[in-house]
Amino acid sequence: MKKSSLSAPAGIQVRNLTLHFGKQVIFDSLSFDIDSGSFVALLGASGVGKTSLLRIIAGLASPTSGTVCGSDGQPLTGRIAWMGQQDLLYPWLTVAENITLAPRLRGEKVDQPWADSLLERVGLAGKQALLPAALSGGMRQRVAIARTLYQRQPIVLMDEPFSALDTVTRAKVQALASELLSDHTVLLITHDPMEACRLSHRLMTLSGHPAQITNTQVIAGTPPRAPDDPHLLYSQGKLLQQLMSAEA
Ligand SMILES: Nc1ncnc2c1ncn2[C@@H]1O[C@H](COP(=O)(O)OP(=O)(O)OP(=O)(O)O)[C@@H](O)[C@H]1O
Repeated sequence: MKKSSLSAPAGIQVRNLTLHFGKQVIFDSLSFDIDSGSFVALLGASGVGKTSLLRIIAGLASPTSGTVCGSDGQPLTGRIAWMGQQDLLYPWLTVAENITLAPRLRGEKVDQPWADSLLERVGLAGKQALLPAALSGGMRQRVAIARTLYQRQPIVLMDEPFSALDTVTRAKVQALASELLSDHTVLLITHDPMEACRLSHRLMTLSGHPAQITNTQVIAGTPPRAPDDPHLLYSQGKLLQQLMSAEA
C-alpha cells in the first residue's frame, strides 16, 4: 500500500473568524490552531456551525471577517482534500472516473494501481466501471472516501464521512483512513463520540450562540484505538458528559 511521503504537512491557523447569516451570528471572533500532522475531531450540536466552519477553512465559503491560513502563514489553497456530507459523485462518471477526477482536471496522470488499491481497501474491488446510480448509499460514501484519500493532500477536511456505513464496515474504513492519514493534518466533523475518540489526537467541541470552542481534550495513546482501549473508553465517557452538559 502506497502512503504519502509527506514529512511535515502544514497545520491550520484560524484567527478571529466571525460569521453572520443575516441577523444570526454563527460564531464571533473564533480562533484556534490545528497542529501539523494532528487528527482533530470537531463535535457539537446540530446547527451550531460545524459545517459552516469547515467550508470556510476549505475555501468553499467566505467568513464575515477573520482569516484562515496554514501554520506556515501561507494560504491553504491547493493543499486541501475535502469530503462533504453529500458524496457529490458525478452521476455520469464511473466509480473509477469519480475517484480520479480532481487530479485529472489538473492534467495529472491517473495512478490506477493506487485508485484500485483504495477501492479494494474500502471493499469495492471490481466496482470501477459502475455508475453511482448502481451503488447503495454506503457504497457511494466509500467511493467518496476513496476519492478523498486518492488525492494525497497534506490537509484533509471531512464532514461526517462514515455516517452511512454499517458498524463493521465503518470500523474497517475508519482504520483505513487513520492509517493513510497518519502523516496528514486532519479535521473531522462527527456526531459519534466513539469515532472521535477512536481516531483523534484531540477533540474540539463547538457550542453556544454564537458558537465558541468550549472543550479541547487530548486523548492519550495512538489512533486508531481499539474499541476497548482504556483511553478511548475514558475519553468517550467524558466527551458524552460534556456534550450533554453543553446542551443542558
Ligand atoms: N447559506 C446559509 N444561509 C443561511 N443560513 C445558513 C446557511 N448555511 C448554514 N446556515 C445556518 O447556520 C447554522 C449552522 O449551520 P451548519 O450547517 O454550519 O451547522 P452544523 O453544526 O454543521 O449542523 P449539522 O450537525 O446538523 O450538520 C444553522 O442555523 C443553519 O441554518
